[in-house]
Amino acid sequence: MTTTSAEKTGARTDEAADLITGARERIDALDDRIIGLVQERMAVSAVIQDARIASGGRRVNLSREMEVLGRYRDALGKPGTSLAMTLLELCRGRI
Ligand SMILES: C=C(O[C@@H]1C=C(C(=O)O)C=C[C@H]1O)C(=O)O
Repeated sequence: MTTTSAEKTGARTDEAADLITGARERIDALDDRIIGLVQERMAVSAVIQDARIASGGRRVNLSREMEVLGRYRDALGKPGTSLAMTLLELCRGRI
């Protein structure tokens, strides 16, 4: 059985369904870019961590993590802190 665009989008008119379909394509494209940026961030973070560990230091630097958390909180509010914590976990693993 086929799913209509109205069913897929939850819209009640064809006009709204078309708008939502187009906007969802933009969101998918944005998400692809965000995922790519997160992967790039993970790679750069790994370079820093590896260099610090090779020099005899620790993987994690808490004072720097506080700066990162603060930037996201200042820009995005409380959920920004959660987002930054998730990014840090992706980049340096769980602590
Ligand atoms: C990348 C670093 O190493 C670790 C990872 C961080 C990050 O991904 O932002 C921040 C601090 C460190 O715990 C760094 O010190 O800058």
